[in-house]
Amino acid sequence: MLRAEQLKKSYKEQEVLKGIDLQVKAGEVYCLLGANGAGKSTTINIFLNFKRPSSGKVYVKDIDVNLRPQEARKHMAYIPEVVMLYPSLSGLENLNFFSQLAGYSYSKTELEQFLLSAGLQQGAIYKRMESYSKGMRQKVGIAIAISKNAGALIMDEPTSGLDPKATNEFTEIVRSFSAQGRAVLMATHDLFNAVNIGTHIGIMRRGELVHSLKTTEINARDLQKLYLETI
Ligand SMILES: Nc1ncnc2c1ncn2[C@@H]1O[C@H](COP(=O)(O)OP(=O)(O)OP(=O)(O)O)[C@@H](O)[C@H]1O
Repeated sequence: MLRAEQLKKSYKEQEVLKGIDLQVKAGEVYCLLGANGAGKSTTINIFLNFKRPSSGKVYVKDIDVNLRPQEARKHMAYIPEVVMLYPSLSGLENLNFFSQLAGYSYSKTELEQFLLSAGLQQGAIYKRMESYSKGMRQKVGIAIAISKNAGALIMDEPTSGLDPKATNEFTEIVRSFSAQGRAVLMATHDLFNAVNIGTHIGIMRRGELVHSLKTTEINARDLQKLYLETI
């Protein structure tokens, strides 16, 4: 579903990505770890076509993101660290707006159902988003991803600032998202959550993907050890 091939990115003389190869297949959750500045966000931003690579390719469903960005965008949903939707609109109105932008026209019942399946409480659906917590805003972001029928969900530090209960709810939603055969790529500093939620883990150091492993091969304690030895 998502593939990077020999991805490189340089700013002037600084090479911040040094040939990243990674794949996220349908149903997989790939967690990208690494110290500040390792290149996680740059990798994600190239997948989203927010940044251009200096060389190498990224593909979504075999679509070259740089060559066919409009088509690639249809298959991807992005949830940034801070979900910035329209604060004066309700969760349902935001979802309606963004799903229409993606070319869909849903009934009120269908929109409600997307929000409920993303874990938003019924009572919040018609409230203005300015009153939402970060966890609630993320749920609207996930509902938008579901409504777009996106095969791939890309997230940058989704659990930062979430309390343990919200993190747990988020984990369950991402699990059900991947169980529907969708791919998830996320950058995170949360090692415990990465082992918990991920099917695969990549550890980056200074623009290189130094380790790429399955979460079935490692527990949280060993991952922490490996991480600290790596960075
Ligand atoms: N526009 C830019 N101009 C110059 N250097 C940049 C630019 N954007 C990113 N960088 C550099 O690229 C490197 C990788 O940054 P990136 O944001 O991808 O790291 P990260 O792993 O996501 O870090 P963090 O965990 O802090 O979010 C850093 O050294 C950063 O300073």
